[in-house]
Amino acid sequence: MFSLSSTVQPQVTVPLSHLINAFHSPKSTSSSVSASVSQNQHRDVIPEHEAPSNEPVLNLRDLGLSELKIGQIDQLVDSLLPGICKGKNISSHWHTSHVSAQSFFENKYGYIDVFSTLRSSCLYRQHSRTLKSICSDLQYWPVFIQSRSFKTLKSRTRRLQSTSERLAETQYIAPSFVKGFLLRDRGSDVETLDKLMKTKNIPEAHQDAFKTGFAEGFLKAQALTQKTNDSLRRTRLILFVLLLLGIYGLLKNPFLSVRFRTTTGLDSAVDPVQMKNVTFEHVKGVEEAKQELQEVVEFLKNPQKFTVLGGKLPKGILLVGPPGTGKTLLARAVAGEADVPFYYASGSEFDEMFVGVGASRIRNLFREAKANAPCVIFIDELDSVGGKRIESPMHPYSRQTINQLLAEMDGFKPNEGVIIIGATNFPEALDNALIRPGRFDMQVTVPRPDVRGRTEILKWYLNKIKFDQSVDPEIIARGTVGFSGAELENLVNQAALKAAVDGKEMVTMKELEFSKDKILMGPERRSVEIDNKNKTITAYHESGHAIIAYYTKDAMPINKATIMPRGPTLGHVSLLPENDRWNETRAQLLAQMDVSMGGRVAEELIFGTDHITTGASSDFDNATKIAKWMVTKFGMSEKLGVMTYSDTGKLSPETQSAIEQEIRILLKDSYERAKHILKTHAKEHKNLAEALLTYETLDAKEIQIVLEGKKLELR
Ligand SMILES: Nc1ncnc2c1ncn2[C@@H]1O[C@H](COP(=O)(O)OP(=O)(O)OP(=O)(O)O)[C@@H](O)[C@H]1O
Ligand SMILES: [Zn+2]
Repeated sequence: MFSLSSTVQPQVTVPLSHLINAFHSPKSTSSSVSASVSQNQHRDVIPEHEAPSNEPVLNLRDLGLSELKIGQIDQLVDSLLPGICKGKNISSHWHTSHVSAQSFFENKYGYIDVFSTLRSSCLYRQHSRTLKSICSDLQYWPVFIQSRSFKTLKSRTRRLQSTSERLAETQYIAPSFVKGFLLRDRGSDVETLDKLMKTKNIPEAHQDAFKTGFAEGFLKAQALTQKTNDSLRRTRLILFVLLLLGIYGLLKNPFLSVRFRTTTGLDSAVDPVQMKNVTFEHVKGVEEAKQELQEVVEFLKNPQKFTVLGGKLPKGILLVGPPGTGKTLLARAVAGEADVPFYYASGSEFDEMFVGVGASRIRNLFREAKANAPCVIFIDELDSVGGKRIESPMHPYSRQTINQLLAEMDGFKPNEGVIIIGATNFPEALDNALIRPGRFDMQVTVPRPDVRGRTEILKWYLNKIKFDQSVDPEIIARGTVGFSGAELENLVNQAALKAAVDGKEMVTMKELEFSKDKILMGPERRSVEIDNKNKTITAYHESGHAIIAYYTKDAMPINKATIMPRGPTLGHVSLLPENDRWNETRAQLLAQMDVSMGGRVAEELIFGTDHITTGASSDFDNATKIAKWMVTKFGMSEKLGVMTYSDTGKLSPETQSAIEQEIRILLKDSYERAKHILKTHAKEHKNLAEALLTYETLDAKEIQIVLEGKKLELR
């Protein structure tokens, strides 16, 4: 039993048992089969069978097929009635008509008239009644064998061909396979088949049919093998494509590709990046550095212009500055402004434990860059590859790497269009050979931004978030002396996070101040339970500092006072210089000392000498440091004159004691001045301390309100 594929319509199934029964007992089979379909039949066909009541019963032995197994019978039946297929119900029947010749029928309808084939076989002639009855039953079912070629001759070969074509069409077998089968020399096959028939004692009359069945069984097996091979080939192809995609993805993923490179060591980070989106606009507060680099941009844009004039540009530019000041950003901006490829490499990448790996990476990097000139090579952390050649067991091959770098830098002409930008935090750590002319011979300093630079950087990053109009970037800039660009970026980001956590829609000054303090002094310690007594002491101590600052002419303006513990402190008062102070006057230094003294003076005045605390130690450190510098560095002591005393340990004991005495006098005077101010403003001091106990934190305006004796609005 088999089924035709869906290309053959409609699909019908004849259970094999019916056919076997038909061979065994045509009578019962024919009646049962016809019964199952008779209701649907249009009787416009001429039933060809007669009641087989007195027919001799035919079985497999009679057919000479007694030795065939069930499977073989299946095949035989299949071959005889190849159009019969599986189906759920019989939806229509075959409208037959008398046909003049089978070949005519086939040509006209495109499929074989199985019954004519059967009728014309010798088997039919011998057992005409039995087969007649099968045929008459079967002819009500549509049994099609697809066969589209033109035929005029009916022969075994033809039949084989038509069958093979059927298989080719219905099971999508490659026609080439069928052709191969047909063209094959079948002599030996036929011989074996003849031998087989002899051994099986198959009567001559049945041999024709038997052979056909045999051949078709063979074809079917072949088709199956072909199908399996096809699907195997398809699976292999899919796997191969997947493998290729996997490898491609592996190489494209930057993280994986970096790992890949690192582990193979064959290839350095030689993928250039186009930096169109980074320009000098993105780097704020380093105007001088930008101006110096402008000419490098011009050179990269138009190298010929420089060559014509005979001008020589440095091959290497060294960006020197503290971490986070925007050295990498500047180098990217150079490439972006000139619109040339940017090759990034970090010095530590070249620092390898294995011989030659670092050197080969440098070689690769330069080879790639030269091929893509004009371009920029940026080597971050240059000191880790070009540091002084310390022979250390940790960096056994650093020498080789430096030498390779030197050789590469010497190896290309100045106007070749490759600019190497190195960055370092420690220029003094670099190998002298690297910074001589012809290598990194131009140094550009990238300092920490000044107050104007900080304001610009803050504005730049504030514009990327939602902030309230009341935010004044300048105030934050003034309170962030020494912050780098990266730290300011972080400050704005932290403020945005804080606002989000607090459920605010915009970043206000409060969040910016909060994140500034967090960066400067560590996170708030809200969880710390401070008893009222200590809180009160802290409030008076901090108010003491604030009062001195407020009433001393040369002191910096107050920014804020708080008794919120943060990091190691219990509270603090922050002052804001109007500008970055490049120079400080004697009066300003004395004022700073007085403000420092304010804390302890307040404790003493309010709680008595016995209750002073350890809280003033850092204030004294600060005041002592200023006094010492005034005496030993700034020539601000009348007694010791305009002279510096660098190594006080090596000085004569007299000088040492004279210095000590001067410092002590300065500190004592400062303490007394502070005491005077606090005594004079005892009322304001008390008010401010109480306001701090109520509100914990007061900003400059609020402090002013309290000190003017006005009432603070409840927040
Ligand atoms: N002047 C600046 N203007 C704008 N953004 C800046 C500036 N300086 C630093 N930043 C920000 O900080 C980030 C880090 O800066 P960058 O990596 O360029 O510093 P660097 O000097 O190369 O630091 P390092 O020495 O640690 O490599 C930058 O990507 C940028 O977002
Ligand atoms: Zn203090």
